[in-house]
Amino acid sequence: MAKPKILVVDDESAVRFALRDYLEFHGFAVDEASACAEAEARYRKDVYDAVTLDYALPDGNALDLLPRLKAIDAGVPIVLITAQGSIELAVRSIQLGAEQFLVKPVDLAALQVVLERVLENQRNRRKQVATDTREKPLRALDLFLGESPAIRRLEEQATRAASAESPILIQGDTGTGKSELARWLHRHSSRGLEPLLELNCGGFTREFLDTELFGHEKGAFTGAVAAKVGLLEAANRGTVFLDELGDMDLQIQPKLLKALEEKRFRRLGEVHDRKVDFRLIGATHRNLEALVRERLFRADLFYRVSAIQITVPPLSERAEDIPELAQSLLGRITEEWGREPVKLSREALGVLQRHGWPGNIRELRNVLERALLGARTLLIESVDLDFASSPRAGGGAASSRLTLKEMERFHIIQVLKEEGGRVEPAARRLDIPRSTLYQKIKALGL
Ligand SMILES: Nc1ncnc2c1ncn2[C@@H]1O[C@H](COP(=O)(O)OP(=O)(O)OP(=O)(O)O)[C@@H](O)[C@H]1O
Repeated sequence: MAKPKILVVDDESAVRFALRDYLEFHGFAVDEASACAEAEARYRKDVYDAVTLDYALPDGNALDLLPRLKAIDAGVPIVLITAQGSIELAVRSIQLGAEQFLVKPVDLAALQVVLERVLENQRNRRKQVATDTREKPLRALDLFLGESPAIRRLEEQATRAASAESPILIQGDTGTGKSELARWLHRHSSRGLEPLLELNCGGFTREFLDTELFGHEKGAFTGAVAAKVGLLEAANRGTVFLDELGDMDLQIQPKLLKALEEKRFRRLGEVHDRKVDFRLIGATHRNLEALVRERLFRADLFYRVSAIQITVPPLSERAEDIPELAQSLLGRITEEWGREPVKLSREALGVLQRHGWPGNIRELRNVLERALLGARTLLIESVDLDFASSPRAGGGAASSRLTLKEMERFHIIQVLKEEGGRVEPAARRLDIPRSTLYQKIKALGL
């Protein structure tokens, strides 16, 4: 993981040297500034994890500088260091947004503890935002089960991609596990302990996508009663996963490109740029190159987001993996449902292996769930497998055993299937807003 970067602001070169020497030895990266103007210029240009700020500076004092730094980026913790240990000064600096207040001469070990703590708090805050916007907790799946050449190739590509820093574009048919792979890549990257923020770009209005990604200032538009932190900002030092990237509105695309190229962006209604450091993982089941040709996706953004390309193979290209995958999926489902472990008969495994799986792993999971609902013993036979699109939710014996949540899940699957996977008409039929349906799709792991 990258070292936490600290900006040390102090007019005395001996103090800056001592702080730099100590902090670098203890695993931090350090930049220095000797005055307010220099500190502000550096702070605008670079991404810092924390700042230590001496009170008296040649061109002003910390109480002048603090609000200016906070206006550029309010999320970076600032530790005030001063010879003038008055209570009023401490209170004022905290009111202005300082995280901590230390009195000179600074005990370097104490400063290290303070910095580690503020960095930890900051990380937790970002994770909190990440959890708030994410519907379900991350869970570890073995994404590379099986011995087929296709899955071995995928594991190899993914392992290489995880350790790089460039943006990743994941392509593949619907239901192949692109979103799960994006989470795996984040967890196995140097940013794995930082937040992962996910957003599905499909079906949202331009305005919604804009504020979700970039945030907005209070009063930026009617209804913006409070400022909002966007996904990019909340994911600072972590990863942003944009699903259905091919559906991103053309007018939002240049803003994303700027954030990727210059590592800066602006909240809606804001006059200054904010710095940000994130890794982008995009996924799409559409052919992005074809979208570029049709001028529905910007070529410059395409080249930027596709520095590393991974294509997840469809199940039909790895039929030999299906028995192991099906048994493992069934194990997960029984665990999630609190059921006893169930096995698939040899014959049933053969039937699964011969099926075409246009809906890939998602479809396999649905078939297994339906089989489990109908199963009367702890062995699923081929007759229990139902490849028809309709879940048994129409008042039969199976449906009366469903919980309300399971009923909801099956009804949503049913309507989505009947609408060919298109969220908008499905939401209309279900009589719920499109965004609610997206949330439910995510929450139910569909
Ligand atoms: N290797 C795997 N093992 C078990 N379950 C998996 C695996 N890969 C994907 N799944 C499950 O299959 C379903 C679809 O996966 P996911 O959402 O990642 O696919 P996707 O390719 O992103 O789909 P879409 O293109 O429709 O967005 C999810 O329920 C997911 O948990």
